[in-house]
Amino acid sequence: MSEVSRVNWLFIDAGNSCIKAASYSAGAMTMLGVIESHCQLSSILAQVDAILIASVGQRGWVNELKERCHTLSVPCFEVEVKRSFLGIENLYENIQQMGCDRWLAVIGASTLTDSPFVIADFGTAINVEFVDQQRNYIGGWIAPGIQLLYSSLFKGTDKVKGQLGRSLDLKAGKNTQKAVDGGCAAAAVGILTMAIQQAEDLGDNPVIFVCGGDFARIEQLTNKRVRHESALVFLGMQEYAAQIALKCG
Ligand SMILES: Nc1ncnc2c1ncn2[C@@H]1O[C@H](COP(=O)(O)OP(=O)(O)OP(=O)(O)O)[C@@H](O)[C@H]1O
Ligand SMILES: CC(C)(CO)[C@@H](O)C(=O)NCCC(=O)O
Ligand SMILES: [K+]
Repeated sequence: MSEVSRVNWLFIDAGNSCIKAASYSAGAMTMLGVIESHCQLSSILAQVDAILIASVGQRGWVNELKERCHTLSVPCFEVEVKRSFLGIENLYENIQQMGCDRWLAVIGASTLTDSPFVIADFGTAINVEFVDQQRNYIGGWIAPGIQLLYSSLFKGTDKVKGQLGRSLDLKAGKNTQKAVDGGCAAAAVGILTMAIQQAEDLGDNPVIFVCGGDFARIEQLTNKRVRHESALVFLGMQEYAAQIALKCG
């Protein structure tokens, strides 16, 4: 066993609507779910050797966590998007601009297939990533997530009102609620459909990965050929952490 596997890592995914955590040690990852309180975090911190943070939001919270780690002498690292990592070439114009959660999902997915692939992530935003046969990350799409589609629609109109349900369908709506459900479902499924269409240009037999908290709402409306991998960001963090451990070891 190498040094790498002896570290008890805490992975933090600080997003726009919530903060998620996972622990990783001896090659095994455990999902810790959404971090709701400081108290919950304190008990987790007591059990880890090092922390890896991926942040696209929650800057104040992340800075506080880094200060606490400093006080506790727990090494704390933040994910940075790289130009090249594990054989994936990143063609984003300015890598500093790219959300590290997107980059980590690409890295995570790259460990699951040698084929070209697409990732459609139905989270706060719906973001889509494209990797071609030559292992180039050629860029992607960022669109409003399902929750944002609803809230921006309600905000921008007087008479359109409703609530986001657990499962959506594409039937023609005969009332406002059902019309909104169908419209927003069509927007989300439409992005996936277009992504699958674009994937044909990436190379042979592209894999279509899907993830994100809102995927369940449209799952029954999508082709079963998509591959649901809910932990791509954390899988990417596993690879990122292994590189840090190698450098430090
Ligand atoms: N347990 C759950 N069941 C159903 N929907 C959920 C659940 N948890 C989250 N969601 C939905 O998932 C969406 C957020 O998805 P996810 O957690 O994948 O987001 P993300 O892209 O990681 O965003 P963030 O930047 O906030 O971390 C929310 O809009 C919410 O509607
Ligand atoms: C697109 C989101 C919001 C997805 O979480 C995040 O990756 C982000 O804030 N990205 C920054 C912009 C970019 O990736 O180009
Ligand atoms: K997302």
